[in-house]
Amino acid sequence: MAQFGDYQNEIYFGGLQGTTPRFPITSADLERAASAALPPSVWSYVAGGAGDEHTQRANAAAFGRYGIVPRMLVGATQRDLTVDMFGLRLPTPVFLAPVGVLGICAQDGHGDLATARAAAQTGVPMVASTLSEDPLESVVGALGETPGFFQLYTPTDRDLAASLVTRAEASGFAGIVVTLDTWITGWRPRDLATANFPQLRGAALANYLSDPHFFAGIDGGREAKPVAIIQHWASIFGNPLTWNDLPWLRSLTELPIILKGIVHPDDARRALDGGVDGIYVSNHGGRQANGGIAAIDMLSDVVDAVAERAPVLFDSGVRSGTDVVKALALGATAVGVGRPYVHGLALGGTAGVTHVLRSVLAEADLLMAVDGYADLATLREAGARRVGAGG
Ligand SMILES: Cc1cc2nc3c(=O)[nH]c(=O)nc-3n(C[C@H](O)[C@H](O)[C@H](O)COP(=O)(O)O)c2cc1C
Ligand SMILES: O=C(O)C(=O)c1ccccc1
Repeated sequence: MAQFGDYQNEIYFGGLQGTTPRFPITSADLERAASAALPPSVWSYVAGGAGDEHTQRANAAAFGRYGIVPRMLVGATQRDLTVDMFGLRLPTPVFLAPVGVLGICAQDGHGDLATARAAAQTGVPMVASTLSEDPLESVVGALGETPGFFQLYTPTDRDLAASLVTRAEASGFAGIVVTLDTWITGWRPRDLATANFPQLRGAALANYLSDPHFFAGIDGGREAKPVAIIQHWASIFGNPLTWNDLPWLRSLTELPIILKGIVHPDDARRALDGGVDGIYVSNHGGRQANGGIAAIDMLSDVVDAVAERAPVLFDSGVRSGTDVVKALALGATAVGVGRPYVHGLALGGTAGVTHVLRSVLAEADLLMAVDGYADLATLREAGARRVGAGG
């Protein structure tokens, strides 16, 4: 059986033969190279967060407070990293977190398709953002056999919201991820300094522009001027959903519904009582609230509150395969990679994203081998030790 750790040998032997594309290996090196490759205003959008970015830094630094305790003489020669969730058998516990406006991070403008192709090559599921430059139907098409989830930014126009969900279901997405923490955007100094809000240039509106319900709300319909179209988008973008809206959301689809942005254990419990199928712990990578708490520090509490009733997805601050293993040990069912794959996309399109995913998976797999954990159940049983240092 092929193991994810085999990527290590591919890199070494490719190096001997001069065939391996030379992408940076560590997340810090990838980040540095991507910052040089992207135009400054695009970089500020990708790299920036809310306020002084304390929470963004805390997300990553907090992983340093957890450790995996190695076990010896186990012979974990074959690792099983498969995950079952929502009736799917997934080859990896890693997924691509939703990232909007990916188009501006790719040379040909089709960053969403490039990312979907990397998902198809690696089997790593993709959560596709509402804010894409390619319509959701073409994104799910590029995924091939690899499962995709559609991330919904719920517009205030309910017909449009319903239409997006119906289209996602009809086109073959396996679930709907409803993002709760971004009905309004946080205070983002880097974007403010460049007066940069990329989607206001229309780079992320393909799902809207391909939807008749969107044009129904605009004077002049499809003939309206671009600025009127963008203003209309801005006026309907964010819906401050409340608990009272859960039955409505539930009524829109038969697909699993996963709520993204849950951090408080009581919210997780209440969401499950309200009929959702999955909990996605995230603080949006510190881009929304600079409130201070690292997402990983809340994961165990949410996992305890969920008490095996549903899968718990996690993102925010994951920079390596080691971080993935720690989040899994703390009880996550699957772990989302965010900014690092955007860096790969900026550096090399599909090949760059594939490299980042294979590197993260290889490191996770090799850590499990070295530390003597042959599967995720054993890892989860062992847990992660809180070590006090870091972040
Ligand atoms: C450039 C960028 C755009 C994002 N766009 C979306 C989005 O459209 N929808 C969403 O739910 N989350 C979005 N996120 C948040 C990610 O899904 C994820 O929560 C975050 O990137 C995790 O933090 P990390 O990348 O620092 O690990 C975005 C993140 C970045 C960096
Ligand atoms: O930048 C983001 O994180 C994001 O999710 C978003 C939200 C609104 C508009 C554009 C991007």
